[in-house]
Amino acid sequence: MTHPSDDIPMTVISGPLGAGKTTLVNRLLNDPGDRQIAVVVNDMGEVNVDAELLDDDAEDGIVDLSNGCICCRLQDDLVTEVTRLAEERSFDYLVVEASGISEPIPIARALTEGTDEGSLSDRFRLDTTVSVVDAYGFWKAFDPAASLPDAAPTPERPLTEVLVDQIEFCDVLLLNKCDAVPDDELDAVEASIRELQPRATIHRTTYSEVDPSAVLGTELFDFEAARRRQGWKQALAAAEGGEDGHGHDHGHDDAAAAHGVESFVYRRERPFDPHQFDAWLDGWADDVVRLKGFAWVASRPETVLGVSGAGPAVQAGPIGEWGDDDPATRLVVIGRDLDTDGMTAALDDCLSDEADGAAATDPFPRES
Ligand SMILES: Nc1nc2c(ncn2[C@@H]2O[C@H](COP(=O)(O)OP(=O)(O)OP(=O)(O)O)[C@@H](O)[C@H]2O)c(=O)[nH]1
Repeated sequence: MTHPSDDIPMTVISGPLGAGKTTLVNRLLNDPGDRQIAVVVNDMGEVNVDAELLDDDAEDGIVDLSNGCICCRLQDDLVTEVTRLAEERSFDYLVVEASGISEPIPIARALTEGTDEGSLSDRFRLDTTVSVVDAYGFWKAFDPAASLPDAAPTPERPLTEVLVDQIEFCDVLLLNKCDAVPDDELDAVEASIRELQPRATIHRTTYSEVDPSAVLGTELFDFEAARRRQGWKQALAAAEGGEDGHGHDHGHDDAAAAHGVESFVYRRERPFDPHQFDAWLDGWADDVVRLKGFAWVASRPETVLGVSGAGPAVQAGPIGEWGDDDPATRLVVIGRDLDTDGMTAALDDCLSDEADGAAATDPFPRES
């Protein structure tokens, strides 16, 4: 990719609450090399706790964006603040620490394409998106039956859609808090993350200790590659390529297989009975990491029902119309030691013989 050499590169750091993002930012500020780094911090609280936690002597050049999330209502503020910062002071690298609940794709879009408030693309270049993941928290959420060390460094927190989004969309992933997880379990955690995220460079870290060159100036950001190479999309593409319902073609089969991590694709050309499918979603197994795809329900012959879940949270709603495409169901499931036969049978039990209009009403929302 070519870019003018005077564009200021940006690194965006995402990750769930308490994963180690501020710890990473402090490291970068303390070891900037010959860079002059400015930082934008987005925190959701009344007080911008993170800005206070950042080392005092590094505070110059740190902008707070509090009381909102930059992936939604603060997108404009982000663009405005970055523009203002560039006018007020000189720096040659910008680090954005997103709030723990920020979705990474809207942030990347605001930084690359701009918002109503303007565009940064004539002076800035998104260089690297980094996700910091709490290995202990992921392990705990992912494998609740595991025997855990007594000292728990993080509160219990189930896997959330936004965490999985943060894992799926990044160029570099820090698997942090590795001190808190035994090595063999770390291998399993990394295999699971690899299944979700086949593209990113993964670094195992403790207290976010990583060479700054791993997260600054990498030139790894590539919007389309990041979107296309999400694990579930790769699994779906592999299944559509002819494998019979199972997509394993990630190039990481050995590590994944050794830890029982797999992706499974449910494909059918028949609609679901909406109420039975809804009941199946309600009873969703929380030991699955990811459920993603689309479904055909008999009550809505024109509508594509998007299905998305992470851990115990799952949702379904309209995402568009079939148009010229034949209606069909494709559901990608990523997890460990999956009961694929049981899941297939349970889903098959939800299929309907009625091709359209089986129910005048159904349990799914009408608006997307
Ligand atoms: N045991 C352990 N603790 C860590 C590690 N990295 C960070 N911590 C601690 O975890 C807590 C949260 O770290 P932060 O860097 O503030 O996390 P954050 O992602 O910025 O959190 P939010 O700003 O709340 O989203 C702090 O007490 C850190 O000292 C690690 O590798 N191991």
